[in-house]
Amino acid sequence: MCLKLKIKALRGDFYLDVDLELASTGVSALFGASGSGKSSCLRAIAGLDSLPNTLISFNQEVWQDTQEGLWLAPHKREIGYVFQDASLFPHLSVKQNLLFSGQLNKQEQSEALTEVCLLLDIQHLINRMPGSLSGGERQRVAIARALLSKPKLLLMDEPLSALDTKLKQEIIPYLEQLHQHLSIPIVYVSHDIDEVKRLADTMIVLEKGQVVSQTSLSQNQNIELITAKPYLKAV
Ligand SMILES: Nc1ncnc2c1ncn2[C@@H]1O[C@H](COP(=O)(O)OP(=O)(O)OP(=O)(O)O)[C@@H](O)[C@H]1O
Repeated sequence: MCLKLKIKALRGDFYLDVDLELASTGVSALFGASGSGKSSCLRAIAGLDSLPNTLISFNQEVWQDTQEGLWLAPHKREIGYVFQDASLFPHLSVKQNLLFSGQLNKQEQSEALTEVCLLLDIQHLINRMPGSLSGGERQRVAIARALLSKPKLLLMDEPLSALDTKLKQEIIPYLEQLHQHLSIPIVYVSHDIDEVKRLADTMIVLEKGQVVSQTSLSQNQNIELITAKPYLKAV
């Protein structure tokens, strides 16, 4: 059971050439300098972009196979997606934002809401409007919203990059909690090595559209060595 991603696609003058198998548990971090292709991979997994020469499957279900003309629409992939910017609806309360997708019945909704609010410590914010929240609070609500769709896979695209250092430190423990409590796999895009060290089980380094290494961090393998490599100096 895993996420398989095979892409050989030209986007403008950028060539994305990846062949990856990501674990079906834990956090896999896509790490690399700006423009190395991290978001392109994530968007392809989510089905937000349809690239040529692509094969994507998750736990044996094919999401895209360009050779066979197969394409599963994004909403059928059962994915939760957290973007850099929390993207909450400004005219809806936190609770209305959380329940917006409306995929669960009333009973499930109420249980799931209590569960994610506890996990991300946002119970006290439920009646507030997004405009009155701090950046870290907004991002916690966005993560909770993604979880409420009961995804089988959580994709996070630099969820902390819009936050200042203090807010980052405030939210990282919640992400560590997610890691411990969720049974679903998380693909986490970041160009911050400290974030990756704290949160990821596996680090995939991308450089100029190619995978240069895939390392298990759970046994504290050589991360210093990897990050010391010259190609990461620019990150
Ligand atoms: N729709 C597109 N058409 C053409 N080129 C694109 C398109 N989207 C992205 N690219 C190019 O693909 C390359 C990789 O972009 P991508 O956003 O995947 O990188 P990234 O590693 O996520 O960067 P960052 O950390 O800055 O977000 C970049 O050179 C970008 O300009």
